[in-house]
This record gives sequence, structure tokens and C-alpha cells, in this order.
Amino acid sequence: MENENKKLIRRELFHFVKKKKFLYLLLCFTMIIGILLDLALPWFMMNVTNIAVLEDGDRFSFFIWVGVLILFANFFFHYFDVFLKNKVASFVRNDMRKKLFAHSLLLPLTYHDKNHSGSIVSKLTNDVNAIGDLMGSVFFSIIRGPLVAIVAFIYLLTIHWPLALICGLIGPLTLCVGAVFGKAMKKNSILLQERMAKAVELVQDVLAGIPIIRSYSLEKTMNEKYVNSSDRIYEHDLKNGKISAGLQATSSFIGILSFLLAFGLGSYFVMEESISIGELIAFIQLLNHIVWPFTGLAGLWGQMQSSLAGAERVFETMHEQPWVDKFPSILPMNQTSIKSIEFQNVSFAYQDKLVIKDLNLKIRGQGVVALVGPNGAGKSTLFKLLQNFYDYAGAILINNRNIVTMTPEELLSYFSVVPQESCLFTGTILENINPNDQLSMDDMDRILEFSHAKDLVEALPGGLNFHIGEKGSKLSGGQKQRIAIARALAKAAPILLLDEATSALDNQSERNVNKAITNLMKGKTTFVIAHRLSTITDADLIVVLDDGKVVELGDHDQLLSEKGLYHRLYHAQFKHEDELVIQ
Ligand SMILES: Nc1ncnc2c1ncn2[C@@H]1O[C@H](COP(=O)(O)OP(=O)(O)OP(=O)(O)O)[C@@H](O)[C@H]1O
Repeated sequence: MENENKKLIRRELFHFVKKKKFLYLLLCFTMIIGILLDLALPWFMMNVTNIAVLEDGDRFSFFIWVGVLILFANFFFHYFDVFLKNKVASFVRNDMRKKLFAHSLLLPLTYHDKNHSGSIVSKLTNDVNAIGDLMGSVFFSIIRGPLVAIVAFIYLLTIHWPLALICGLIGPLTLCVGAVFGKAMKKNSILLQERMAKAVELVQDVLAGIPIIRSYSLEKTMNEKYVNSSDRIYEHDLKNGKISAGLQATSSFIGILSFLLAFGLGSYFVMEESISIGELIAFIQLLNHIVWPFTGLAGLWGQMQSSLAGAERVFETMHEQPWVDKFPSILPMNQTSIKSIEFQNVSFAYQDKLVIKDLNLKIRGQGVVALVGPNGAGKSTLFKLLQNFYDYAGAILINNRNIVTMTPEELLSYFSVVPQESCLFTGTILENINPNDQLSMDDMDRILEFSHAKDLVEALPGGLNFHIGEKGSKLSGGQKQRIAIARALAKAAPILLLDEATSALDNQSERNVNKAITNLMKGKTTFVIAHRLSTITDADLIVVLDDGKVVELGDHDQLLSEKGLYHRLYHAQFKHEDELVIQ
């Protein structure tokens, strides 16, 4: 299974190679030229030394020009090599980022329920960057090192094969060292990335809740959590440092050992006159290309493995089945009038927890339907099921059509939603009310008037172009809610889903917004989740939910006279309000 997974990831990564094959071919070309230039230097040193020993002035001046040529060619190809690798890496990062973000937007709510949003942030940053490095410099360095070593070894054989064979033993030795350290580095790098992802999740949680942190004096606790998280990162960082130090020290040991060996034996062969001084210099220079690629390979191998682990995390998300295959188109205006909405034996569980239990409910025509019930009864869940955000057992029908037979565009065009928390986006008021730029300024004017947000918008600097800050942080709770109501009005759908929509408003605003909502509700079907039962006494139908089931149904007076759960909830609330007044 794990191997299958690895194969799949390699195939995914290979897609990039196919997509950018011209760039990869160019990089292969610059790599080969780079290798030849690496080997040209020892060849140059050998010749210049031999010429100097022979005092051959004519050939010396020729080799000076060869040296200049090698120098500039090296500069030129080095520049292109690094530039092209960075270009590939940037392309891969950009491509992955865009695909991952788009895919995240299409993932079902079940995915977001199970995974912290910080994990997607971390995949979009750390993991995507690591994949970019892998597909650029790391990939080529891993190929280049052994290639250089093989070519250098062949060259060594041509200079003096017995010495080459003795020194060539260094290659497998460095490979073993690399394998040992590389394995340790891989394990630690994967843990390091996981720790970093956890730290991002924590930072995101904390920054989103700064006001609460302040109110509850949670600074110390949160700081301790972050310190703890950062210390875990530090531990793995330090361990990477230790492994890297061990690797470098051992590499250096083997490197120096090989030089001493080559120098000692080489000098002996020079005395025996089976090798020239120039050849000995070239030999030692070439040894570099055998020792360092293998020792460097260990670090690169570790880096590659941790990048592959990042790729695994990214592709895991990319392979999650999306809710819809492509972005739904901009929702059409839906003028359909609602004749009926029906829940038929609907059951639903979040993971293992059964939340809606064989629920049956039929609503006919337009009007206001209030959903009431204790916390956790399943009211908000019904809103989500109505929009088909989760799979469930049973059937939900709108105008006698099962909602699962509708396209997402068709289904969602039925609803305007005002959530409990207004859920505004960083940007201007205009961008929040009219995100798809569908409305004319006249429409906007009407909507602002209708939602009693006109005065509020006019009082803000820049009016509709006022920047509301992160999630509307520059607006009061009531102001945010009025903008959210205006956004719902702008959609003008036939079913309104109001989740405690007026809970954040002051009395005056609530009156204004209620007037707007009353206007809007005409000819529509409105579901209201209300905890303050005083706000829904006029509802056409009150549905009392308890533990995922409909336990009572009727209007306010009927339900009070039944003296059931609604009666208890209503009187408990009023008793509580009376107590508050008496105090
Ligand atoms: N995303 C989720 N994952 C797992 N369980 C959830 C999720 N959302 C809600 N629940 C659980 O489902 C149950 C019903 O939640 P729901 O939000 O529908 O209740 P509610 O009636 O709207 O409650 P409240 O009045 O407190 O807003 C609760 O027990 C809740 O813990």
C-alpha cells in the first residue's frame, strides 16, 4: 500500500517533468556541460603543470586562453543552470499552490470537519515550497552527483588505473556513510515538518481569537503552548544540526583520508615515474568529484525524502474526493416560489455520532418556520443538510424534487443564508455584499435601504468602498450582521435561512432589520433558528427539535397549550428574563 502510494506520488511529480519537458531538457544539457566543465579544470591543471615543468612557453600561452574560456563558460552555464532550476521550482510551486487552493475550496465539509485549516495553510506554504525545491535543485543535484563521480572515476582510470582503483574504494565508503546519515535525516526532517505544521495551526487559532485571548487573559497559556510547540521544532532542528555535523565531519574525514592516500601513493608513483606531477594534481582534483557528491548525497537524500513526505501530504488532500468536480458557476437568480419542502426519514451522523434521527417534516408554501430546541438538537445541521453539504439517509425534497437530483447551482440558488457569525471577508463593503459584481448601483442602493444599512454605509469613510478589515474587524457586531443581511438580500433567493440573524443587533437595529426581513420574507419560505423564543412567536409554524427528532409542531399558542418542551423552554426563558428585571 505504501509502495503504491509512493508510485502514485512519483507519477504525479513526473507530470511536472512532462509539462515542462523543454526546461528539463535544457537543464539536462546545462548539467552535462557543467559536468564537463568540472572535469575540464583538472585536465587544465594537469596540462598547465606539465607544460610548466617542461617549460613549454608556446603551449602555456594557449592554455592561458583555455583557462579563460573555462572560466567564462563556467560562469555562463552556472548562471543558466541555477536560473533554470529556480524557474522550474517556481513553476511547480505556483502550479501546486493554485491547484491545492482550488481543490480545498471544493472539498466536502466532512474534510474540513476532520482537518484543521492550519494544515492546509502549512501544505500551501511549507510543503509546496519543499516540492518546488525537490523538482528543481534537489532533483538535479541527486542525479548530477553520482554522474560526476562516475565520469571522474573513468577519467581517473585513464590517468593511473591502480591508483584509481585504490582511491575508488572511497566511493562505496562515502555511500555507506551517506546512507546511514541520510536515513536519520529523513526521519527527523519528516518530524520537523509535522511539528512546523502544528505550530502554524496554533498560530492561526490564536490570531483568530485575539479578543477572547485578551478577555480571558489567555496570553500566558497560549504563549506557553507556542513555546512548547516551538521547542519541539527546536529539538528536531537541533537534531538535524547534529546529524548534519556528523555527516560533514565524517565526510571531511573521508575526504582528507582519500587525499592523504592519493597524495602518499601518488607521490610514490611520481618517484617511480609512472605518473607525472600534472597528472597527480589532476588526480587529486578529480578525487573531489568522487568524494563530495556521495557525501552530499546523504543530505540531499534526506531533503528529498522530507520533500516527498510533503508531497504525500499535498497529494493526499488533492486526492480527496471533491464535493463537486469543478467550480459551480455564479448562482442564477431563482424566482421559483416554494410549494413544499419535505424531509422524509432523514438520518444523519457526524462520523459516528447520530445527530438527526429518522426525521420527517413537511412544510407547505411560504411563511416563517422557526426551528427551536435545546443546544445540540440538530437545528444548524438541518440547514446544512437542506443545502446538501453532507450525505445523509432518507430524502429531502423541494417542490417535490429530491435535492440530490439538482445541480449544486440549482440547489444553492434556492437559499439566502445569514449565519450566526456574519462571516465577512477582508475587503470592502461592496465586495462583501456583491462579491460576483452582478448588481447595478441602483440595486445596491435598494438593498442597502431594504436592509437598513444605508445610514451605516454612508457614515463610514469611503461608503461602500470602506475596508472592513480582517473578517470585518473594523465593524461592530451589529454592523457586521447588517452587512451579512444585505448580502442575503442581494441574492434574493426564495428560501431564507436565518441562524439567529438578529442576535447581534441592538434594539433599534433589530427593529429596523426585522422590518427589512419582514419585507424580504414576503412570498418566500423562511427558516429561522431562534434561541430567544420571544422573537418567533409570530412564526407560521414552530418546529421543536430534540435530540435530532421533531417532538412538537404547531404555532406559538398551540404549542404553549400543549404544555410540552416548547412550553418549558418558553417559560424557562421568561422566568429567567423576569428574574433579571427584578434584580
Ligand atoms: N462538524 C461537526 N462535527 C461533529 N459533530 C458536530 C459538528 N457540528 C455539530 N456537531 C454535533 O451535532 C450536534 C447537533 O449540532 P447542531 O449545531 O446542529 O445543533 P443546534 O441545534 O444547532 O445547536 P445550537 O442551538 O447549540 O446551535 C451537536 O451535538 C454537535 O456537537
